[in-house]
This record gives sequence, structure tokens and C-alpha cells, in this order.
Amino acid sequence: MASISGICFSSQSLKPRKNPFLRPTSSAFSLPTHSSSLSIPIRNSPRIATPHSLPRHISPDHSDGSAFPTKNNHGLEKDPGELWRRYVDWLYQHKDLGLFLDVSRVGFTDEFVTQMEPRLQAAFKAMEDLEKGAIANPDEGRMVGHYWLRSPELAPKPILKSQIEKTLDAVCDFAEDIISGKITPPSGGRFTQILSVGIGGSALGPQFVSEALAPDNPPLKIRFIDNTDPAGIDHQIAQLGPELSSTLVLVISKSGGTPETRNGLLEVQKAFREANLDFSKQGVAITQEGSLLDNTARIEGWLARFPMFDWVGGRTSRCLPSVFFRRHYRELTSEKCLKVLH
Ligand SMILES: O=P(O)(O)OC[C@H]1O[C@](O)(CO)[C@@H](O)[C@@H]1O
Repeated sequence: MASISGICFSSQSLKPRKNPFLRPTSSAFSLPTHSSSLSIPIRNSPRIATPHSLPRHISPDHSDGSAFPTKNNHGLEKDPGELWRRYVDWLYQHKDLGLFLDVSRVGFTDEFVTQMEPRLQAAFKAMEDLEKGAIANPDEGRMVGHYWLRSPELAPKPILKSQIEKTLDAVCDFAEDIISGKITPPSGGRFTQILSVGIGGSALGPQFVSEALAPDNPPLKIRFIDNTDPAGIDHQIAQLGPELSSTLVLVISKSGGTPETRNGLLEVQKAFREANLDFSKQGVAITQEGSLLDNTARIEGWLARFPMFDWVGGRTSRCLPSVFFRRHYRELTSEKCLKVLH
């Protein structure tokens, strides 16, 4: 995925690049019948659009422009020659993405562009700083880099890149081992169910991903405890029935101290005890290193622990739950990570 600054910083200015060979004069102007026949300059600079309605389509019958007033009621350009000039000047092309964006019919003026340019340049600079690891959350003193998970090469320090890659490899290997039966539940056989315990962003991301990508007959079915309602928790555990013994329990919490998640965990652990099962052999913690949850999992010897990174903030942190689904983003063809969810 291209970085935002990678797209936007390819030019130092918002002003259209004037190309005397491509910009027709009014006497040389002839309206094209189809844009695919045109030689279009590659637009490298970001463009701004104002929320006006678009002018009507230009009829080829009026290609000399004589039947058009030069501006319509909204002050939008109507002259075909000028519209063509705007098209040539403002067509944006991003080669790598194969993206064309034509904003030439949007009613912005050169003055508007001049006025907005410094503000947008400031925004692009801020984005560039963000990608380079600037502290963007002053309250918590942390960077904002959730997109580095999808593209570790964007991470500003080699150690971050290496942490991401190692973690994602570990997660994918773990997922593969679960699916293949290399890692088994103590009762034997294979894991058949996943129970995800987490709230808010630590539930919504996994829920979204499993809803969006689950096949009809997944190797592991997933269910969620995403609030502290005792009846709801009991219901999820009851639904598992004897399959509790082949359930992989993911406990997801960035802070590792969210009370609702802790309540869910305690209830699940109680159910394991009542069924004479060893929770630690089936529990996985996904949380910040050194958190209460991480320490609990470490001391109790849970099956696995995976980190959530400090610089993955807000709801986006849970959108993967940071680690379990990386190849959703990067390698849709490599299904080894996906399968563990489904
Ligand atoms: O991942 P944690 O630390 O358990 O935090 C969960 C909480 O964070 C949020 O996802 C966002 O504030 C809440 O919806 C939720 O209660």
C-alpha cells in the first residue's frame, strides 16, 4: 500500500504543472470525443475539490463553445476550451495505484488553490512526520503507526520493523500449528472453536474480520464474549458445551486491565475448572507486554502470548487484533493466518 505522503509529496506545489504542448490555446482547441484517445500529463500534485455541483456534460454538438455562456449560475466554468485546459491541468494520475482522478469540473478557483496550498502542505508535512514516528498523542506520549503493521517497511526504526515482522510470523506460525493439529488441546484431537474475550475495539475488529472473511465451513468457529452481561457470558459458554475442551480462548485487551474483559476471563476460567479442564493450556493473551493480562498469562503459563504495540492506538489497535490477522492485509492468498479464525 502506498503511504499517504508517498502520494501527496511527489510534488512541492498544488499548482497545476503547465505543459505548453498539452495545453491547447483557444484557436487550436478541439473537443475530444473520448478521453482514452488523449495523451494526458501525469498529475503528481494533490488536488482540492470544493463541494459544488458539477457542470453539465458538454455535448459534442457544441464543441466550438459558441453556444455556451462562459460561466453558469454557480460560477462554474462552461467554456469548452477552458474546461479542456482545466482537464489537462488538473487530471491526477497515480501510476503505481493505477488511479486517475479528474477534478477539473469541480468549481474551485485558482485563488482557492492558492489559499489552501499552505494549509495542505502543513497537513502533508504533519503526515510525513507521523509516518516518521513523531509523537502524535501528546497525552500518552506515543507514536501512531497502526499502518506499519500492514507495511513494516514504513516503520521509522529498524527495530520496529523487526518487531512487527517477528510478531506477525509468530502469529501466523501459531495459527498454522493450531489448524494443522500440531498444537492440540490437552483432551486430544484438534481445536474446533475460538472464544474471543474482549470489549469495544478489542472485539469489534475481530468480529468485523470474521464476519467479512469467514468461509461457510470454517475449520474453527469463532464466538465472542464482548460485554460483562453475566447471562450473555453464560450463554456463550453453554453454547460451547463439551467443545469447551477443544476451545482456544483469545483474551484481547491492549491495556490488559479492562474490568469487563477481566470479568469475562474469570467466568471462562471458572467454567474450565468446573469441567476439570486446564485453562492455561488453551488460553492465549493478546495485550501490551508487561500489562496485568500479560503478567497473568506469563505466570500461569498460558499456551501463547502475543503483543499489542503501544503505537497502535484507539480502535485501530483492535482492528487486527493487532496480530492474528496480518495476512488479511498483506497476503490474501496466504490463508494460513485466516484459517485459525474461521
Ligand atoms: O483493549 P482494552 O485496553 O481492553 O480497551 C478496551 C476499551 O477500549 C475501547 O476499545 C476504546 O476506548 C473501548 O471501547 C473499550 O472499552
